Amino acid sequence: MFSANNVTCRFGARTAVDKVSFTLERPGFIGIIGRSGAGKSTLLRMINRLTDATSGEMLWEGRDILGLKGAEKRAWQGQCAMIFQQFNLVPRMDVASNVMHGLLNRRSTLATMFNLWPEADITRAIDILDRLGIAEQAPKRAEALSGGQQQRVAIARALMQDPKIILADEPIASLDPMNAQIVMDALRRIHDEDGRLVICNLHTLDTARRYCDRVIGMRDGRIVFDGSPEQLTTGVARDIYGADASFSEAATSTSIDRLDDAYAEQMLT
Ligand SMILES: Nc1ncnc2c1ncn2[C@@H]1O[C@H](COP(=O)(O)OP(=O)(O)OP(=O)(O)O)[C@@H](O)[C@H]1O
Repeated sequence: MFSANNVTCRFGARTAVDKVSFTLERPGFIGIIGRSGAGKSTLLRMINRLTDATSGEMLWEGRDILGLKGAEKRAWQGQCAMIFQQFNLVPRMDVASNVMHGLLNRRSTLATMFNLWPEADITRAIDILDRLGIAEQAPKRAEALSGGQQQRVAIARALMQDPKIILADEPIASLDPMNAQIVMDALRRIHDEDGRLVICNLHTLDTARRYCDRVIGMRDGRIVFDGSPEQLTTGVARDIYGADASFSEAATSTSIDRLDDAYAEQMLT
């Protein structure tokens, strides 16, 4: 259903993504891991055409999405919703309107300017918020919500588009462990219940192992691992992160216990 073939992205002399190839036969829950600068964000941004690839092809159901232009490109972007680390909500706008902004591409500018939402859209937005356990927050300003709640609003906005693919770029990097778990549970449920493909950039190994069906490891723009969570051993992780023998898994963990362990380890050495 999806394949990337020798996809490269260069920014001047820097190669952010270097001849990346992988194939997805069915809509899975895919994690992309790697240290900062490995090319994870650039890869996601090329999939939904926020960043142009320098060369290569990406096929979705046989069609090269890298060549799409104008209305076809916008239609594709409607099919793959993006979720960001910093939520990207309109802070002073109410939660329900933020969710309905997921439909922006499909509405007239005038209707958007006057905040005129059809009843059916409002009902749908509330239903989606309800599914994510935050329907009672609908009238509040987005800025009044906790980080975890704001990220769920961002997921609701993505779902409003009814996308085939959800691209999540470090969706839990700004959250505490408890909220991180709530957000990852929500993403996993969306995949399980709706059958949407989820591709999620993660910086913690334990999260990748716990939630993903398949993990892709990137280093210096290249794919250096592509396998199941079980195959993601400490040795493999060390290669992906380019670390030496002192590499501590705990340092890439979201769990409070593991972070405490890492801290204790540091204090002892
Ligand atoms: N718009 C840009 N212009 C120039 N260089 C860029 C641009 N975007 C990314 N890069 C560079 O490309 C490389 C890959 O960046 P990218 O953000 O994709 O990595 P990442 O794995 O997502 O890291 P992080 O987790 O820190 O975001 C980095 O060296 C980065 O500096």
